[in-house]
Amino acid sequence: MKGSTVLEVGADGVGVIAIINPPLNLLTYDGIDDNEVVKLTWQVDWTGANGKFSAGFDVTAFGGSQERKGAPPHTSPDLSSPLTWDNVLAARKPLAAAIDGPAFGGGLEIALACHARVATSNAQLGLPELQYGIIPGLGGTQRCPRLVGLPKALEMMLMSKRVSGKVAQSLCLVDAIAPADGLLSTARCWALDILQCRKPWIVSLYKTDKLEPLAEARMILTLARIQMRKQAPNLTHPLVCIDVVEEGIVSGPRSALWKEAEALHELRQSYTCRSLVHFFFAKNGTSKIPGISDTGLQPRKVCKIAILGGGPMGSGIARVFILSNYRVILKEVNKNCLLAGIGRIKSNLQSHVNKGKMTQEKLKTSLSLLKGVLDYDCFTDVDLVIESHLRPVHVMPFLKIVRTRRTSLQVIVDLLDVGKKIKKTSIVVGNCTALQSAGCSSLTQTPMLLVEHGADLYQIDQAITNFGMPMGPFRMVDLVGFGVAIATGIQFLENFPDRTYKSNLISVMKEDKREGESTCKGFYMYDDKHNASPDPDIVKFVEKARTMSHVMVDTKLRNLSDGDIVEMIFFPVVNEACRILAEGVVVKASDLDIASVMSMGFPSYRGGILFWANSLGSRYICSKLEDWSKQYGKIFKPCAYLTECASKGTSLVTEMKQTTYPSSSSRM
Ligand SMILES: CCCCCCCCCCCCC[C@H](O)CC(=O)SCCNC(=O)CCNC(=O)[C@H](O)C(C)(C)COP(=O)(O)OP(=O)(O)OC[C@H]1O[C@@H](n2cnc3c(N)ncnc32)[C@H](O)[C@@H]1OP(=O)(O)O
Repeated sequence: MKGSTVLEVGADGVGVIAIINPPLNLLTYDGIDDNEVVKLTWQVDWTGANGKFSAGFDVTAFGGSQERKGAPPHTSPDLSSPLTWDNVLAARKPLAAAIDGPAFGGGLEIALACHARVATSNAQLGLPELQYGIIPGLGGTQRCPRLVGLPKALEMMLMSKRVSGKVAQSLCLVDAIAPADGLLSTARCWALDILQCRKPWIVSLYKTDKLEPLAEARMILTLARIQMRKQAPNLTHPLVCIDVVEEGIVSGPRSALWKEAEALHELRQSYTCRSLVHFFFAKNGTSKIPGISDTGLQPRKVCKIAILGGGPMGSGIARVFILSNYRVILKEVNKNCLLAGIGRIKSNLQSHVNKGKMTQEKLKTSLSLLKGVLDYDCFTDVDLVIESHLRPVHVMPFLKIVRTRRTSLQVIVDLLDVGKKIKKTSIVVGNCTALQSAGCSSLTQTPMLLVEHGADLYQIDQAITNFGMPMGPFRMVDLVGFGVAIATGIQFLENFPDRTYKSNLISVMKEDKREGESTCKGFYMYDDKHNASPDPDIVKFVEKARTMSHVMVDTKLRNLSDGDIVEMIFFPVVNEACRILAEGVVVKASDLDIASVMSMGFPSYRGGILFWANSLGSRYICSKLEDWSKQYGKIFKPCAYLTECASKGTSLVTEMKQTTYPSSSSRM
């Protein structure tokens, strides 16, 4: 939908420009006519319609992503646009921004370019561009540091940190706070006061008082580069952002505006940008389920939750719900377990208060919602019962709603609403052997096979970590513990015997009383601070397992490149994802991208497992799997769906002809 701006001039002579593009007043290249602003001869207020300033640019304009339905085709930006915009702002008329609701990205940059900003205390302000593989492109890299200082500006841009209107005022990002019903009048008066010299006429682009001296600024920027290289070694755009900020400090803001525009123009066409924009829409799209979310069914009110089990998992779930203002009944089998569970919740919340992440008042309110019980008497009026199990999933940002043929649509709508309220990204999946264990199993089986055939265990972990995973497969097995790895492997072997590699490595290591990190010995050795280091004794376990598996060393696997390792480890995961997609276990391919990122840790800047696979092509992946299946067994055998895509040269993410929602597949 094309955005627009409407100009209304009041009796006080103040023109108000409202950005209108519901629901979020997104900016589009053709939605705002610079000339409209230029021709203004009065002092002006910028605001957003329906209480939302602007959530920033429509990100479909970046990354060459599929145009969203209704979004106008975009043309490549004129690199001088931000400069034109700066000339507009230099025109002799005071501009005051009236900010309510979201002011993100380009939306906030428009406000930063104004001569003053008035916001409501609950407004949300941020420069999240780096989440899309780009950098602020309307002067934010220059104006933000000059308003709030370098450290805070870098934190807002590099960490995509959002701030409330109230916090923004404390940072001098906004000049005043006003209630929503007095926001526009406050901004109008401010514009008039500037015109009549009762308030300073501040051009943020040329402010210098908040900028640190050059030597100190350089030190701050150097530390920021070190942090970004450590935190995101595979990403260049954070470093580009720092370079553009530095250009403004060293060569002046006008010169840096050019550099910012050129950098944005390059970055917005990068694979990283395309992947992150895909991830953004995939994440937003998980709750759009044909036959469920389009039925008009409204979620029922869920107020009271009962949780069976107050162990680390159950108490974690209870904490998530009381923090989201649900009443929670926590049931345990005896008083000691119950007191331990409630104690865990209290100490965790207290630690948040001690770190300043929560007020004492919020802690008190949250705990008042928790009731511990030893029987089922209070269960008669609960709206939702949750049975907690072993694995620590409450900390994950991801909620898997597993439906069966007997699950009503209403229940799914209810759970999707609960998931949104507890700030989880929910995907609805068919009833199958745990989606995650399918991925995790293929992620651990192949490494075991490669090591037993001669590959270096620690090179595999390093290559997978360098690819962007939080850790390598062997380090992950140590973390979750051999017990979980064995249980997942047995589940996979029972369900899919024809494509399971039965390694002896873990069982051989268990004989040596190794269980992973919990026993300070697994595939790695661990010191008392849980720091991992390679264990030279591993070789003897590998040789023993190799003998038991009757496996010969394949010299080719001793000389694998990191790229070979990534392909041999992840192509079987892609294969598994294709099976899950073909069996209708998920509604759409992008749900698997979300699952891979949020439950396996696959790097979001690669778009997710299938988005990444698609960039390599089905033919390439299928041919590699075929070769490996001839050498190392059926674990690599490409599934029918992948083979079909390869034979036709079609995309792996062609939306399957789904039933209206995931089937409960044969993967019971
Ligand atoms: C005035 C002079 C102009 C000169 C023009 C010259 C141009 C020169 C080039 C400069 C380019 C500037 C580049 C700029 O610096 C870059 C940006 O602005 S990047 C975008 C930054 N914004 C964001 O990151 C906001 C992301 N959105 C959110 O965080 C949330 O949507 C929200 C704002 C908190 C609201 O949350 P909710 O109320 O829950 O709503 P939803 O999240 O469900 O969203 C509803 C609907 O909108 C879609 N959507 C949201 N944000 C965007 C977006 N930025 N782009 C595209 N689409 C967006 C979302 O997907 C939902 O869609 P639906 O699922 O309903 O189809």
